[in-house]
Amino acid sequence: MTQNERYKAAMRRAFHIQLIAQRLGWLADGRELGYAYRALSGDVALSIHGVFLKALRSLGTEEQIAKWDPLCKNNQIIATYAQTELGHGTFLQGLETEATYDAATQEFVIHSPTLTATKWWPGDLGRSATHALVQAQLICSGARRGMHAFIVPIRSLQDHTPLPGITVGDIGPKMDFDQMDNGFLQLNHVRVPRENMLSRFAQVLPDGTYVKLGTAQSNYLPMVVVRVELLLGEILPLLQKACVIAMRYSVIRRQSQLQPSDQEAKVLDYQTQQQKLFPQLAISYAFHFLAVSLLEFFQRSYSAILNRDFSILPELHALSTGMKAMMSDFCTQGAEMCRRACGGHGYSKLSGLPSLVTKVSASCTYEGENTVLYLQVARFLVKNYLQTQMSPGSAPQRSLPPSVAYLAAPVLARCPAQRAADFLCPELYTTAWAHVAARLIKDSVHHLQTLTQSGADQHEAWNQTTVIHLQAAKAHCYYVTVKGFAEALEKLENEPAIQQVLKRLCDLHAIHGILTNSGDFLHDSFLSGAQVDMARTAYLDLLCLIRKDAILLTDAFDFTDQCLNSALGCYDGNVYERLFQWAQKSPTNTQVVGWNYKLRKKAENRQRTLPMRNI
Ligand SMILES: CCCCCCCCCC(=O)SCCNC(=O)CCNC(=O)[C@H](O)C(C)(C)COP(=O)(O)OP(=O)(O)OC[C@H]1O[C@@H](n2cnc3c(N)ncnc32)[C@H](O)[C@@H]1OP(=O)(O)O
Ligand SMILES: Cc1cc2nc3c(=O)[nH]c(=O)nc-3n(C[C@H](O)[C@H](O)[C@H](O)COP(=O)(O)OP(=O)(O)OC[C@H]3O[C@@H](n4cnc5c(N)ncnc54)[C@H](O)[C@@H]3O)c2cc1C
Repeated sequence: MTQNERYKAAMRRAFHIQLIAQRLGWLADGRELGYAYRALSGDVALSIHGVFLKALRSLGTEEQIAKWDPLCKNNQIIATYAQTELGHGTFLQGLETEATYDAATQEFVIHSPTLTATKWWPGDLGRSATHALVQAQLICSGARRGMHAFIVPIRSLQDHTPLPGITVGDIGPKMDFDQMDNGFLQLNHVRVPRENMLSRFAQVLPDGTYVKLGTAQSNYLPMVVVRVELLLGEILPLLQKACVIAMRYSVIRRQSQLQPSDQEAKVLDYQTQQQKLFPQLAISYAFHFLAVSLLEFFQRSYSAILNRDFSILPELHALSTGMKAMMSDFCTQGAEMCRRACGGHGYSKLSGLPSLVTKVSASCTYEGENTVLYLQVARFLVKNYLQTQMSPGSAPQRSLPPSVAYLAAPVLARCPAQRAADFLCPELYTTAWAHVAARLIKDSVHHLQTLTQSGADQHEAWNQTTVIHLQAAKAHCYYVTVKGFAEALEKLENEPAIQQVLKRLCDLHAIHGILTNSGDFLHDSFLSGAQVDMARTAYLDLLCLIRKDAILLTDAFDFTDQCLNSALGCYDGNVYERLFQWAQKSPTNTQVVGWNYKLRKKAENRQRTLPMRNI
């Protein structure tokens, strides 16, 4: 489909799902709608309209929510979340759009002072939105107050044309997300009433007095909300679908022989094919359990934060940034691995895999570029590590946040594993990951302090050690996923058969990381070379055991053929028939034949009329 066709189809889906939900009485945040969106992941329009709603409920007062929420839910307005600009997406302190308070009229004047201030990327902005939540630098009582959120009408509710002072349009072709009208927005001294500044965490009084009710980062709260909710709803399903397609295809595809005399083997029976796919399957389950537990943690914390108790926010920010960065990184790598594991047909769009790869790769950038987010985790780790050093050996003054409690745990110098089977013990490998994360965090702080103590400026010292901080942050995030998966297994004790199957995936996830990063485990001799060999033996044995459950574990993701949209991943396994049928339907096979024939006829006719040349 063309970009226009995909946009229209996505719009139809967005409204059709809402009509179904209304007819069947589904709750806006209920499981049914969540399942519907998961099944269609990404191909439904108005996702940023949803982001706007999350931001309204995070930053708006009860009165503002009461006013704007119903208008959104009934689609009387379509809204976008306009934060990123041509010149800034990451550094929010550098956003240039201005909101200057005019006490004489009790209005804000919203303005794009430069080209680079143009809002650029917001979804649903290019064609759909009638309103925008504009994140702008607030200027009132003669001072700049930082980023605040303003609701700005941008298109007429009568004829959808841009309102005075508004220049708006689509940013043009992208790597994917053709169904989403990511747009640009320039504001030329657009006036909005004082009531349009979302004021849960800050107010501007009629005379222009600024009243701060939260912290400097309170207006960043919508990003925390979206990062947490993107994991299960948007990012993880893309890897799960890729796993289903590649796994099913790998038991259909026969290629080469395991024994010279045998028939050609199912490619999933090759150990290397298992090594490509089973870690992706394991991480799909690890991320599922982790995203669920993070969502529960968020839901427990959110109302306190809305009531301006920010004590839990630093850990929530660290977990949401770390998990968003890690999951989008690993889901992108994993979807590409699944695509490549399907050989030539994995390169065909009819496999459904290329679009999964191009779609999931956007998640490494949107809602925060991953490196930047990992460094936010590193900042949190450094702060908490330093706290344990205030009084080394004794308990820290305040208890550490649970996700970094291991920083205060007694150090185990050597891994006790004596044989391969010891690596199938969640306590052993969780401790191993905690050891490596703690060592890398300690190392990153040591390098930072060495530079600052030698006289380097703290910001320069930070920049000169960010590669080391990044490594520590990634190790910490991997530890969090291993620990989360192991804890989820403990809750399955009344379902032993399922627990056993999932434990193999948990074991595989933990050991895959150890083998991939074995240098970090060998560095201080926590693991010996012989123990790494034991881990590899355990790993290879797991591949054989997981082989027999692989199809069931991917069927369990419960995607229909329509959702998978793949000639390779259909439940009935008729891959070759479908590839051939679908190729016949390709527009190039209907339009091109006629076009080619006409071209040939025209050439022949021209040939006949030309004077013969001595060739
Ligand atoms: C169907 C398809 C669906 C697709 C959906 C796509 C939706 C995509 C929508 C978007 O992309 S919206 C735009 C997303 N943009 C970003 O995520 C911007 C990323 N940049 C930032 O979040 C901030 O600029 C950054 C954290 C990088 C820097 O923040 P600051 O400039 O305030 O500086 P700093 O790093 O010094 O942080 C200062 C303090 O604030 C804290 N902090 C920062 N961000 C926070 C936050 N979000 N919540 C709570 N605290 C936060 C931070 O930990 C630190 O605390 P400590 O001083 O105690 O160490
Ligand atoms: C599909 C898609 C949808 C989007 N939807 C929206 C939306 O609806 N609303 C919206 O407001 N925005 C949206 N965005 C924009 C998105 O949020 C930004 O692109 C993202 O925040 C990254 O910012 P940036 O583009 O400025 O990248 P930059 O920050 O310029 O990144 C470029 C490079 O600089 C590096 N870098 C930057 N800062 C640092 C630092 N401090 N330390 C180390 N390295 C650094 C990055 O790691 C990266 O490698 C969307 C983007 C995409 C791709």
